[in-house]
Amino acid sequence: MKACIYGAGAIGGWIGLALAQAGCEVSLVARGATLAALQSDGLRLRRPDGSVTSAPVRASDSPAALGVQDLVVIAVKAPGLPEVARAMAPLIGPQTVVLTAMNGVPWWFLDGCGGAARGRTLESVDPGGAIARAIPARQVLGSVVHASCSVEAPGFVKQHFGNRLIVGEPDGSASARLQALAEVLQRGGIEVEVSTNIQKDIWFKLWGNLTVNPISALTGATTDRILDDELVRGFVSAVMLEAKAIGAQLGLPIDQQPEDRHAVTRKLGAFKTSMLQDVEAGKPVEIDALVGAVHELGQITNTPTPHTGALLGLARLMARTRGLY
Ligand SMILES: NC(=O)C1=CN([C@@H]2O[C@H](COP(=O)(O)OP(=O)(O)OC[C@H]3O[C@@H](n4cnc5c(N)ncnc54)[C@H](OP(=O)(O)O)[C@@H]3O)[C@@H](O)[C@H]2O)C=CC1
Ligand SMILES: CC(C)(CO)C(=O)C(=O)O
Repeated sequence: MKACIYGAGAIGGWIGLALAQAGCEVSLVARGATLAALQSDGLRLRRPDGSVTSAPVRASDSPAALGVQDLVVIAVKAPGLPEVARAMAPLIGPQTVVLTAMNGVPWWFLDGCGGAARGRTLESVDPGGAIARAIPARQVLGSVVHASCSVEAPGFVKQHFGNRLIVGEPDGSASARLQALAEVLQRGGIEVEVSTNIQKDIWFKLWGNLTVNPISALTGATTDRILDDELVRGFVSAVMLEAKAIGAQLGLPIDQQPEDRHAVTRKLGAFKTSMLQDVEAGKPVEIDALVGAVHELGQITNTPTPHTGALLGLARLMARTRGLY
């Protein structure tokens, strides 16, 4: 299988290494120091136990040089997606599967939805529908990443904890291509779960980071301190209840209560969210995919979202004043 990773960072490196371990011919679209490191040293991954695995890979800053692929994994931070969508055409043939491995609501989220969401697109994540036009909807598979990784050095990823990926067809079917992808990822050492409702899994993960990520970015606080403050925890719960109500309207029910999820977040300890890390590094933040999309889905489903709106407004303003949005 010819597999290309677009976005050779933490998650792209983790998935790319697994695909290489499974015997795929792996290439990566990368740039700058990452491109140079991949070309000279290959792709490297430090496992949670400290051991290092590496694989020779092909790397280029030109999708045209890599050509049509069987699988393309998109693993960039959400603000980078419009540029990637514009550039990735040379990688996509009629049979290419495109797997999104990103947090938040993807542009194809409403494909196949009924009710008020039928046929709607999400302006917050795909303004003007440019991404949907660039990447054929019938070729997309979704995923939810349950792994924590970071970039130790260009082309060298550190896997901290978690090794799980949920994958699914947007229409919930158990297609042959989905089974084939699950099998190859599993062979590469990732624990794979095949979902019959990937939108529900995406929504459930988002239920946890929709709040703590922007609040940490606004306040500089780690997740433990966010939950220790009764007023802030109450606000977090209020946003989560709005998202739970939206999910119910979209056929994506959440069985838990906010306090159940807080207990899970607590287990992370003094965790610095990815959005806080991005703010500290001066990188664009994933506000639209994590918060803007939820706010827009509230409007589409006629669900009141006063708390989500306040969070979106504040996070956006903070990011704008820092030039990160
Ligand atoms: N890291 C984690 O533990 C987890 C991350 N996620 C999600 O996974 C997604 C990816 O995150 P993560 O891997 O951490 O992000 P990283 O920032 O580590 O990696 C993104 C990579 O994409 C590259 N990139 C962006 N735009 C382009 C472009 N136009 N051409 C070439 N390369 C490009 C970046 O290059 P450059 O450095 O040059 O900008 C970078 O190497 C996000 O949605 C994140 O929220 C989900 C769960 C856990
Ligand atoms: C905080 C965490 C780990 C889960 O809610 C997360 O998703 C992130 O840092 O992006």
